Amino acid sequence: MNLPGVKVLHDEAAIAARVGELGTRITRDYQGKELVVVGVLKGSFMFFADLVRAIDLPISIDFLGVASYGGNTKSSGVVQLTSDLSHPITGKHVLLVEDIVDTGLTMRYLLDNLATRHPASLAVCSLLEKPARMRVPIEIVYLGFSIPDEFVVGYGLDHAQKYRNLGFLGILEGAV
Ligand SMILES: O=P(O)(O)OC[C@H]1O[C@H](OP(=O)(O)OP(=O)(O)O)[C@H](O)[C@@H]1O
Ligand code: HPA
Ligand SMILES: [Mg+2]
Repeated sequence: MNLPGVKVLHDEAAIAARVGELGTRITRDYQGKELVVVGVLKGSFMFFADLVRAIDLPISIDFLGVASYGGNTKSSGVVQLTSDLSHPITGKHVLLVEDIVDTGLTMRYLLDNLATRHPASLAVCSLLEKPARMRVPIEIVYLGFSIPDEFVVGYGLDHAQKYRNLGFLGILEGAV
């Protein structure tokens, strides 16, 4: 799909190559461990679907829903849990999968929330990070790409709920 106002940042081939590398590392690091891969909806849905297929382990999957951007390109600063995990994670190794760590507020909220449930370990895999906007430090163990201070859409990421179905990552021109 070619859209006016959206400039390609990473195309489908570049994303697939990076996702494959992340899957290989995760497969190696979690050998012999009971791993639950948790997708943060909605933004992570496409990355999550590709990533779990690149992990060669008998994993479980679960989802959390959060929202804080609404129709804006700036975080409201208030993170709302819109849906919770369907199973307990106590004693399990948990890998949280996000599309983007921007200010870091969503991830900080989720890490604090999930830590109270006493998982065996808790690590973050994010397709993107935006260092220029980071307000709270987050350790991203598995990172796809570090991106410039632009509002990005596609491959799951939205602006006002649109663009999620693009297969590539694009910059929404004029948004920042
Ligand atoms: O680091 P932050 O500044 O907190 O931003 C990152 C979060 O914002 C987006 O979610 P959003 O609230 O837009 O919900 P969505 O996943 O449904 O698009 C994105 O998917 C991350 O969850
Ligand atoms: O750059 C972004 N694009 C889409 N959603 C987002 N949520 C935080 N940052 C972004
Ligand atoms: Mg969003």
